Amino acid sequence: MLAVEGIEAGYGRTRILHGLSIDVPKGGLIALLGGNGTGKSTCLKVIAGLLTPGAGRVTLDGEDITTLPAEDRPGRGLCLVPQGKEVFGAMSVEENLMMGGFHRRRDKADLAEDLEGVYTRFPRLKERRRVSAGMLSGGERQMLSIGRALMSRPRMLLLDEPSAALAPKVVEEIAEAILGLRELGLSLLLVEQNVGMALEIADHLHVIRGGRIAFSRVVDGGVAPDELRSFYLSGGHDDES
Ligand SMILES: Nc1ncnc2c1ncn2[C@@H]1O[C@H](COP(=O)(O)OP(=O)(O)OP(=O)(O)O)[C@@H](O)[C@H]1O
Repeated sequence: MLAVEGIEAGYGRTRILHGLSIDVPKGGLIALLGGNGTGKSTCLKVIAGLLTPGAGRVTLDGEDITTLPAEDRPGRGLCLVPQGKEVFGAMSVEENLMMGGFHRRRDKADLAEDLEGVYTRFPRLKERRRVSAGMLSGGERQMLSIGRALMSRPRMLLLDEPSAALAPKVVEEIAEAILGLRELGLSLLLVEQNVGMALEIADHLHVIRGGRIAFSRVVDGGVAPDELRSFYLSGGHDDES
């Protein structure tokens, strides 16, 4: 579905990613883990088209989208779910959701149907549809961020640390919501710091280190938490780049 091959990227003269490659198969839930500042968000920015790589390529269903403008990617079914704190705080919940369907604005009937679909999935957003997004709790904002992405009718979602700054009980709710997306048939790339959550829901995990994938395991019975822990303790934080 999504293939990221040999990406070199960074900011100005600082290179952060050194030949990073990841595959997300159709319907797969792939977790990308790594310590602070290792380049996880940088990788998502490259895939979402917010940062142009110096080398390497990104393909979606075999089509090269490396230089496709960011705003054209949702129309191809590829959508970034930013952290909940990045919702439009001054706009209502419903206005935020409608922004997610902006590129489909000519299909008003379809948009209304999709809005109902998001409300069915997240009843709390329906209750709060007229409230400013800035007034929502952290968990509700994360649901809004996911709901906004769903309005673009994606096939592939990039989730940027959906558990960040949430209480454990709320993390469980978000994990459930992500599993629900999978049941919809979506392909998912999940960037996380929360190893426990990733182990619980992902089918494959990768750890980024030194700007490339340094550790990869199939989760289903194939990864021992101790093995992962010792990888982190041996320098999972980016001290090689
Ligand atoms: N816009 C930017 N300009 C310059 N440097 C940046 C920029 N964004 C990120 N960086 C740097 O790039 C490196 C990787 O950052 P990135 O946000 O990709 O890490 P991360 O793995 O997502 O970390 P975290 O889990 O803490 O969010 C860091 O050293 C960061 O300071």
